[in-house]
Amino acid sequence: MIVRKLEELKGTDAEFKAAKGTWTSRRMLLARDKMGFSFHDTLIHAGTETYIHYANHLEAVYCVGGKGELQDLDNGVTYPLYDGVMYALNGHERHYLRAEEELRMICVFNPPLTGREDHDENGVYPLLTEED
Ligand SMILES: CC(=O)NCC[C@H](N)C(=O)O
Repeated sequence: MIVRKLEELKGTDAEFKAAKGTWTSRRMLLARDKMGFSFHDTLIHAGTETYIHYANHLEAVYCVGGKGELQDLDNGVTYPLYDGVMYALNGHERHYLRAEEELRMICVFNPPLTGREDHDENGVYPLLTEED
């Protein structure tokens, strides 16, 4: 069994800040944990906009705090984000995340992230494995 506490991850390499500064992800379970998915507690910082395209991953996201919006660029629909809203990117949809107030998002990735991924200029995470 694995038991981890958010307070223990702070300041370690499991606390990953995006180079663009728009989000900070506390990556609680990673590929090295061999669960088949990774599990993150992510903060999307207030007043930011992030373009994302997970071409190599599936992601489910559950918002548990804050206020913002998700714009799906594939279907043109914008969805409000607040505590209790979940979305699943089951079609590798291109999207924007905008935070009016800091959003707290619980995220699951398949395949699991290794912990070193950041969005490239196209909003994509590379497909890394533990061996990379
Ligand atoms: C919701 C989302 O995709 N945020 C970007 C960061 C991501 N959750 C991560 O932890 O790498």
